[in-house]
This record gives sequence, structure tokens and C-alpha cells, in this order.
Amino acid sequence: MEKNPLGIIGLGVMGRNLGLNLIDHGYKISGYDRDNSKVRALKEESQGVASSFDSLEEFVHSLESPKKILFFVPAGQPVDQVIQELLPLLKEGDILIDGGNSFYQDTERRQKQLKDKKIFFIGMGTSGGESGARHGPSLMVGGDREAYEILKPMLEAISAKADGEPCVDYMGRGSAGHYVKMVHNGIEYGIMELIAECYDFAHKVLQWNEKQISDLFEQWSKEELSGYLIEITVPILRKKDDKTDDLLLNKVLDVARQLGTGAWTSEEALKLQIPTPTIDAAVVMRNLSSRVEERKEFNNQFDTHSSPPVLEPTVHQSIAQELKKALFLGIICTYAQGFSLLREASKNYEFGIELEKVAKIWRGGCIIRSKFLEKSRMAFSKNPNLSNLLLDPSISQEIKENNLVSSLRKFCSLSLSSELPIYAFLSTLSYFDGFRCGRLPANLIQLQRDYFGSHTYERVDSQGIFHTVWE
Ligand SMILES: NC(=O)C1=CN([C@@H]2O[C@H](COP(=O)(O)OP(=O)(O)OC[C@H]3O[C@@H](n4cnc5c(N)ncnc54)[C@H](OP(=O)(O)O)[C@@H]3O)[C@@H](O)[C@H]2O)C=CC1
Ligand SMILES: O=C(CO)[C@H](O)[C@H](O)COP(=O)(O)O
Repeated sequence: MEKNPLGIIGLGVMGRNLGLNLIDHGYKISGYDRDNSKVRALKEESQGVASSFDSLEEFVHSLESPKKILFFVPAGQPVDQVIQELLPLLKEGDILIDGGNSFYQDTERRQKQLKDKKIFFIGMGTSGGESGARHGPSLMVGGDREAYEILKPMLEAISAKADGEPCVDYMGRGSAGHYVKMVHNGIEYGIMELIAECYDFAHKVLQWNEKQISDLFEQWSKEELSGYLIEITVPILRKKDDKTDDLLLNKVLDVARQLGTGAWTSEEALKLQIPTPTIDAAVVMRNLSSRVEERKEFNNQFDTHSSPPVLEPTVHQSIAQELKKALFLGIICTYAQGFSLLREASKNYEFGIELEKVAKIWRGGCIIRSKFLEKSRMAFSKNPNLSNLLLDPSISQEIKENNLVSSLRKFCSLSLSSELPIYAFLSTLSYFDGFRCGRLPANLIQLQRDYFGSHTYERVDSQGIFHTVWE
């Protein structure tokens, strides 16, 4: 029997679509899932091109050597279970690829576990959701470079293309691929929360309807704000509910669920002491949204409101312009925070991540793709050691020339007087102001630490460590 170059385990949303994408590009694949109906469905959908198996032994046997097996099963225990089941069937040199959203420390552990057996374990962050997997995802690959080189032609063929370049690359050693995907998702959380806060403002303060707001987002998606998350907000705002006459949006419970990657990003940033306040705020607001009972109680208990500013319709268009600029700066700062975290993590964990490559493969296929990523790519290409995107001369020039900071400030102050929760925008503004204000009140904190704990301090006028005898 002719052997196939790649096998996929887990034929749900991602595995099934990536399998069909591979077949479109001329690769014959084998598929396996613990749910036999999914195995049969793939065979039918691929018109028999995919070889599908109900037994793991037959599945592994159908693959050419070295065996290349990609899994798309839920992160956590299912990945370990699949590895355990596969181990007796594998030989030295075989390559396992985890395409799911696994936690990077789990990936490191699995790589160590399989190294002794000389089996490669690649952590591959995959982004683009269902349609990306089907028509071209962004693929963030980490682990052994030798194994990546074997997989490269196949991955390049199925990945999205941005300006003709494949949106896949080797991110670095160990769990670098899953780490980059984790930060991608943190940025995704930040941008989604900023967009939601914009919508809330247009809806509650400008009192625009969803048609007007979707037209605004549609306009933005053709300008410098152009990006996938802005784009998909347009049809989402316009979608009719199929059960009622209302819009679907009005029928959806206001609780934002999460699978964990955003919170992992914030936890990592805290651990490495890199400020990522927009991402943190996005996680916090998802958490707050889920406290449904407390929110109801608060709503009853604190039901008095100050009178919000009245905005005449004549100023609406100019406020919408400020809103656009505030969102643009919010998005720039979210990317800046994500890239700063990646830079620090790469140093700390010795991943060897090149930020230019990250920006390059995020330009297409992934959920956070946007026009701004080309500017980020150029910034890191000019200066691979750039510690913060906001320090790039052309990006800072763009922020200044377009008065983005004053728009963000105006938007925040209007929202605050309208009692809108805009935690992501406020955090972004404080991030910006905190970096540029010259002198922070951290000197006072230092003296408080020294007062109660003799923790010492440094002076602005002489080198060394100082302590004051306080009493
Ligand atoms: N959906 C998305 O947009 C994206 C998802 N991801 C990540 O990709 C991974 C897969 O996600 P997705 O495709 O959405 O998930 P799905 O739940 O759609 O598919 C997972 C499949 O794996 C099967 N499975 C679970 N455990 C095992 C096992 N031990 N052996 C064999 N098959 C098993 C499941 O079967 P059963 O149904 O019986 O449990 C299911 O068919 C996750 O880590 C996810 O976070 C990454 C990027 C985007
Ligand atoms: O990886 C993804 C997109 O890039 C997945 O869709 C992920 O599930 C999104 O995260 P969450 O479910 O926590 O919102």
C-alpha cells in the first residue's frame, strides 16, 4: 500500500480543515479521531483522498518514514494521552507536531520526555480559526530545526501568503512556537476588548444603531486600521437572529468565555516584569463579564447615575474620528506590549525568536493580521533589538503627526463622564503616559519600602545603594 506523508489526529474544527487544505495542495493524508464518525466524514468530504482509520495502529502503519503526525486535540491531558498511545508505535526520527494551543511549559516537558527516544516534538502555534485552517493559516513553529526543515515545504504550501511570502516560519528553540501563539492570543484579547469598548461608546454615548456602527467599522477596515478583527465586526453587527426579528448581537449573553491563552500571557508578563496592561485589562474584563450574579446585585444597589454629557449630532462625526484614532493607538500599544514580552521571553528562555519573522508571519492568515503588522515588520527589520515598537522613529512619528494621544485622552475623558467601563483604553493611556512622563512616583514607593523594610534605594545624583535611618 502507498504510504502517506502526513497523518492528522483530531479531526474536529482545525484538524479536518487543515487536512482538506493539505489535500488541496496535493498531499495525501491519513486521518484518525477517537470519534469514528469524524474519520468517515473526512474520507467522504475529501472524496476518498484522505485515508481514514478507526485503529491507531493502522493509521500509524499508513505513514511513510520518518512518520509525521500532526495533532489537533484539545490542549492539556488529551495531548499527553495521544502521545502515550502513539509511543509504542513510533521509531527514532519520527516527528510529532502539536498544532493546538498547548501551554508552552507542557510542550517543553513533552520535548524532554521524547528526546530520550530520539523522537522530535514540534510545538506549532496555528492561527486563523476554521477558515484559516481550510484556506491558509499562520503557523508558528518551534522545536528542533532539523525537524522543521523536513516539514517546511508542506507547511509553506498550506500556509497563508502575505505579499507572496508564506506565513510560516521557524520561531525558535523548545516551545518558542507555542509561546509566540500564546502572545498572539494575548494581543487578540486586547484588540477584541478595545473594539468592544468602541462599540459600547458608539452605542451608548453617541446612541448610534448597529447599522451606523457597522458602517463606521466598514469604513475603518479600508483605512490604516484595516485588520481581520475590525473586518469581522461588520457582519457580526449586521447579523440577524434566525429565531426572532432582532439582531443576533442583542440576543447573546454578555459573558465573554475564555480557554486560557490570554490569562497565560498576562501571567507570563507579570513573571517576566513586562508591562502588558491592555492585555491584562482584556482578561480582567472577560472575568468581570462572567460575574453575572454580582453584576446584577451591583446594578440594583448602585443605580444612581450622574448625567452624561449631551453630544449634539453635529459633533458625532468628529467624535467618531477621535474614536478611530484612539482605537488605532490602542491597537499599536497592544502589539507593542506583545512584542516586548516576546523579546524578553526570548532572552530569558533562550528561544532565539526574531521579532521581524514574527511580524512577517502575522501579516496574513492569523486572527490578529492587520495593515499595521507590515509597519512592525519594517521596524524590527531596521532594528532587530528594538525594545518597544513605540520607540521606532516612523511609528512614533505617525502617532505624533496624527495626534493619536490627544484623541485617546479625549475619548477616555468622554467615556469616563458617561460612566462607561473602558478599562482597556484607560490602561493603554496610562501605559503610554507612564512611559513618556519622565519621572514616575516610584521614588516615593522606594522610600516607603526603605522605611518599613530597610530595602534601600538608589539616588539620582550618586551611584550606589542607600538606606536612611528613619527613626
Ligand atoms: N477552533 C479554533 O479556532 C482554533 C483552535 N485551536 C486549538 O486547536 C486544538 C484543537 O481545536 P479544535 O479543532 O477547535 O477542537 P475540536 O474539539 O473541534 O476538535 C478536537 C478533536 O480531537 C478529538 N480528540 C480529543 N481527544 C482525543 C484523543 N485523545 N484522541 C483522538 N482524538 C481526540 C475530539 O474528539 P471529541 O469530539 O470526541 O472530544 C475532536 O474530534 C485546540 O488546542 C485549540 O485550542 C487553535 C487555533 C484556532
Ligand atoms: O487560538 C484561537 C484563535 O487564535 C482560538 O480560537 C482560541 O480558542 C481563542 O481563545 P479564547 O477561546 O480564549 O477566546
